[in-house]
Amino acid sequence: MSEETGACEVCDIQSKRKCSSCKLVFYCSQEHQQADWKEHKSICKPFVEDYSKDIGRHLKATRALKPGDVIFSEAPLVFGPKPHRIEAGAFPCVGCCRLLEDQSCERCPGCLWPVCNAKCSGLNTPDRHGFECQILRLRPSTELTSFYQFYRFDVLIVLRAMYLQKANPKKWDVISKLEDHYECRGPGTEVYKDVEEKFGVLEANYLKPLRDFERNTGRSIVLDASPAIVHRIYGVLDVNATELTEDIDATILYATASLMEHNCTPNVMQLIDETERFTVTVRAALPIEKGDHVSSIYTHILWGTAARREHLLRTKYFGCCCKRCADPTELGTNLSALKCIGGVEGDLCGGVQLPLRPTLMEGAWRCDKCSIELPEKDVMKFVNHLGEQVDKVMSKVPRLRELEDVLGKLEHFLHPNHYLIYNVKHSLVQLLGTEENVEYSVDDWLKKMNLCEELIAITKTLDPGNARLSLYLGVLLNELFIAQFKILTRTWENPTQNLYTEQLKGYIVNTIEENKRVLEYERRTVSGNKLYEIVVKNEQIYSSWCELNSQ
Ligand SMILES: C[S@@+](CC[C@H](N)C(=O)[O-])C[C@H]1O[C@@H](n2cnc3c(N)ncnc32)[C@H](O)[C@@H]1O
Repeated sequence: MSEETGACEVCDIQSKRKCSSCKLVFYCSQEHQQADWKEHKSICKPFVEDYSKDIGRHLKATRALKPGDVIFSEAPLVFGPKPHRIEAGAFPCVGCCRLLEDQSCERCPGCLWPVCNAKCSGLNTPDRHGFECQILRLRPSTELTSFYQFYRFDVLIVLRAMYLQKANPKKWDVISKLEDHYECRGPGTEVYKDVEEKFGVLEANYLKPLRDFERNTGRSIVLDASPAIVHRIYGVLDVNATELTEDIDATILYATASLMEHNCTPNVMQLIDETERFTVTVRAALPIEKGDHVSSIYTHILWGTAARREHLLRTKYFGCCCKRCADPTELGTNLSALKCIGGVEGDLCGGVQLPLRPTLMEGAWRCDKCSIELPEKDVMKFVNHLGEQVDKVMSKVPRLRELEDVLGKLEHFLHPNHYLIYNVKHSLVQLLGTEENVEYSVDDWLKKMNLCEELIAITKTLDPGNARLSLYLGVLLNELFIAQFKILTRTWENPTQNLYTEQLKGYIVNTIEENKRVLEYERRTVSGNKLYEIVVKNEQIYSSWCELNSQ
């Protein structure tokens, strides 16, 4: 029974007995708990933890959930700089993990590590920088050779996890039960070598001085700082943690969210609230039936099957066999399809090349028209080569012409819905209509509108519940609005062109309304809120135009 007490839901008597499922409400007795069940069941935890041989622990819905329903909300177990080495560029503040660029930034008054400002709230919080600061100070004085060699941000999160051994054994116990896949990360693997190197950095700079300190003062600070525990912590983080990437460069480990299984069409959305100590709220994105598994996605939803599966195998150590992975067309989108270059006497057959058995990774690809087969490894080599060309163009802020050029090349070989093409088109559509000193015709705006609609259809098929792509979709809907509104303002005064004015107005209202719905939860993030404000401003511009131009 927990140490906490609270008022019984029925009679207000203080009690330590909690609902064992949601652990949110108290009852003085079993009778009162039973009496309240009719009322409580609609808000009680809607899932249980289950186990299967194939996927290990996972979460299963205990009642039907509709999109938007909260499934759970929880604070991080561990929060800190990512466990990956930074060798150049931006680096995290050790207090809040906000990305910093300037190496001459302010320093933590305790240990002199870089911070966003000396009053950053994370500096004194024990499970953020507060505890590790005392250990970082123990480092023997060494010359600062290179900034990134001296400040190894990738080892801090291990100190933060170790802190829980004594400070919060309950949390440490949860971490101890999480999957680390050591069987795939042992001696002889690249990842093992990498962790050994990190352990060397920890040992020489912090763990040895810490042991000396413990010996000299007679205090015990960290219970177990062995190489085995360091391997285990990195394994648990790599397999289970969530990463923030935008302007905060952090890794976050959650207890319950770690148990959600992977599915390439996830049925939940996760929202991490930066203003609420990175609490995650998990909501149903799709209708979930009683008994369904609760699933999130561990990889990039906009990558093709081979790329997603390879990423999952390399980083999470399992082969995904979900419905999308097993379907060569990826739910009918053809997101990985190539144009077939087979044909008779120079005429292309017009078919598409698709993997015969996408979950085998070594099978052949075959044309759906002429049946020519290609070996998987040749297809992968070729697509990776095209991917590198796309990355090169996208790595700087690309101009419209550069995007059109690379798109022209891709379109020779890939299906128009291929994920590399989607990626280029998503950037291109945002630039169409923005060039200065260019007079855009109604046809140009129609082209932009069609492109938006094409990308919107793919986005909705891959992520029908907006679990991951709400910002992508929000951007597309906003570009669609721009194109629709331009067409309206250009055509409404022209009697030969304004036949569809009322229909167009209906489309515009739908686009705005849909975008507000899509961004409903994303509004709580910085970029989501920025986009939402643009949508609201566009709605006002549209309304003003309608008022001015009403007959
Ligand atoms: C974040 S953990 C999920 C919790 C884990 N099942 C456990 O027992 O602790 C991720 C691991 O769960 C397993 N897993 C999750 N989704 C899976 C899936 N769709 N197919 C196979 N294994 C999966 C894999 O072992 C993966 O590395």
